Formats: sequence, structure tokens, C-alpha cells
Amino acid sequence: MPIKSRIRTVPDYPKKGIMFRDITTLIKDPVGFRLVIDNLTQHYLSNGVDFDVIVGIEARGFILGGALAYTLGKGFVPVRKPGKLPADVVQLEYELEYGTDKIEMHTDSLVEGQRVLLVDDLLATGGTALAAAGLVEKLGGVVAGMAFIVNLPDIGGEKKIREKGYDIYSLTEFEGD
Ligand SMILES: O=P(O)(O)OC[C@H]1O[C@H](OP(=O)(O)OP(=O)(O)O)[C@H](O)[C@@H]1O
Ligand SMILES: Nc1ncnc2[nH]cnc12
Repeated sequence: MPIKSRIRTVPDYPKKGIMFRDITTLIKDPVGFRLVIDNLTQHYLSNGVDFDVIVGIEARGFILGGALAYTLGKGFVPVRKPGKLPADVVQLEYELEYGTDKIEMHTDSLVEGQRVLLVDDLLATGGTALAAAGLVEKLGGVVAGMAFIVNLPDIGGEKKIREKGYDIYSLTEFEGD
């Protein structure tokens, strides 16, 4: 498990009862970071999911999304926390595993019909990914797929996202541990 074994678990962060899956220990290791980007690159070169642009979710989705956009020869569009993007934005509020949050995209960041691969480090409730998909669709984009390093299936995000018909790919799971 060269990817999973490099991910650190921090109990009770940011709140009591949360087992925080910390990918910083994976990506600080050059072998780990390369494994992640090579695996995602190979998957999207060969799986038939066709897309034009990568949309990465702040903050850890930027690290993966940026590298993957480079290896796949795509552009990169950020989804950011409120107040960070300088031009006109669209915003959505959503529920997290441990609270609520808001995200924004520039209104001119996509063109009508553009196909998007959403990228983030981790899928828990699916609230963030579904909010990002909502923003992409508000802007006329089409969500072709969603990519994560970590899936936490016990929390239910994967099921919710699959029920809505989106394609998901993740590199590892933490289940009942
Ligand atoms: O599936 P969900 O329940 O929505 O949870 C997943 C989100 O939670 C984490 O981000 P966090 O809110 O910790 O923000 P950060 O990346 O800016 O640290 C993670 O990076 C995802 O974006
Ligand atoms: N358990 C968890 N670990 C890391 N990031 C998260 N985002 C939501 N839940 C998380």
C-alpha cells in the first residue's frame, strides 16, 4: 500500500471524533507524490473520461490539480474560499463533515459546454465536491469526472455522488479504521 501507508492519521483534528487523513506526509515524499500523479495521469489517459480543463478545490486540490493539469496538458481553474478571487464570482454554501463552508469560482472561468475534471485530496461527505460540481454547472460546464486521493466511504459521500451519476476515481480508502 505505497500510497495509503504514507498518509498520516491525526485523531481529533480539527474536532474531537474526527480522524483526519493527512496527505502532507504522502506528498512531501517525492516517491509518494510521483506515485499519486503518475497513477492519476495513467488513469485519465486510458479510462475514456474526456475533459478539457481541471478544476481544483482549495487548498489541497490545488497541489494535485496543478500537477495533473501539467501532466495531462490541460488548463487549471481554482475553486476558492470566499474573498480570494479578484473578479466577479459565483458562490455556494455547503455542509462539511465538521461544519459549513462556502466556495467560489470566477464567473468567466469556464465556457458553456466545457468538460471538467474536478480534483481534490479527499472525499468525505461529498459536500465540497457536490458544491464544486454545482458551481461548474452554474457556469455552463459539464462535470466529466471527480478524482481524489482518499475516499472515506463510511461517511457516505461516494454513494451520494455515484447516485447523482458522476464518475469517481480515488487512489485509496479508509474504511472502519
Ligand atoms: O467531502 P467533504 O465532507 O466535503 O470533505 C472533503 C473536503 O474537506 C477537506 O477540505 P477542508 O475543508 O479541510 O479545507 P482545506 O483543503 O482548505 O484545508 C478536503 O480537502 C476536501 O476539500
Ligand atoms: N477525515 C478527514 N480527513 C481529512 N480531511 C477531511 N475533510 C473532511 N473530512 C476529513
